[in-house]
Amino acid sequence: ILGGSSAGPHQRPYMASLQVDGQHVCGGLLIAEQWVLSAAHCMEDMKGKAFQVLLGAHSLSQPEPHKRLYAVRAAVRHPGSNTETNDDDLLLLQVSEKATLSEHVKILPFQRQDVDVPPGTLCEAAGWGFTSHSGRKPDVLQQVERPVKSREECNKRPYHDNTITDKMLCTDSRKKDTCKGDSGGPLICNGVAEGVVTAGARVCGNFKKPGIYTRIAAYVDWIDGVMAAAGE
Ligand SMILES: CC(C)CC(=O)Nc1cccc(-c2cccc(CN)c2)c1
Repeated sequence: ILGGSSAGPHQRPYMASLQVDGQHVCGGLLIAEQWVLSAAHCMEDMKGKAFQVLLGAHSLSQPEPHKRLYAVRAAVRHPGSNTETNDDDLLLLQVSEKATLSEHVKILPFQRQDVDVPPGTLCEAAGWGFTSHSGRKPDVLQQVERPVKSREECNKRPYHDNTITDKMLCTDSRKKDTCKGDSGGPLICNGVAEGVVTAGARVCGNFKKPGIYTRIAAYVDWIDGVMAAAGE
């Protein structure tokens, strides 16, 4: 997160950190007791290694009573996701057992009505991604408020030039923005998860490349279907 601030401890108890060899790779959000929603691109960094899901964390390094690392029982990428585009950039992770919910670990409701968030709406992104262009990594969860940019505007040059589909949304990226390591985290508008961070143009804080998010409401049937089909 560029240009943001530290979240209050456990102020965002739905936040997940996807980790490989104990290192934060991507964000995620807890959408059911045993399921975390993230971004398909995050799997690219895994290089086939096993990864784990950290819940209940504020600091990545400090011991905290409610922090718990879960193994991943199943990782389901959206069938439309690929390395070339930001399309269908969603990943569902079934953790090894139902998360113990508490004041520090909570499910975040997501938008089920497939209606665009009005341009100008102030939303919040959160994550443990880079806080500077030089790649500084934060220890505690960061957050930033960003206004939604209309798809019409976002699809113009010099912005994203007609690559933003109706299953994506944009936020202004001038100075304050998501960045590497924030992929997979939530965009929250009025207390409801509306988007999942995608890497987009893989640049940060440049007004010419607004932040791109996958619109969760456009994938409700897929999300419900995967969770329903999976066993225990
Ligand atoms: C396999 C992937 C994890 C690699 C990756 O994501 N790289 C990368 C590099 C630079 C910026 C970003 C990035 C992320 C989230 C939001 C944004 C843009 N606001 C950029 C992402």
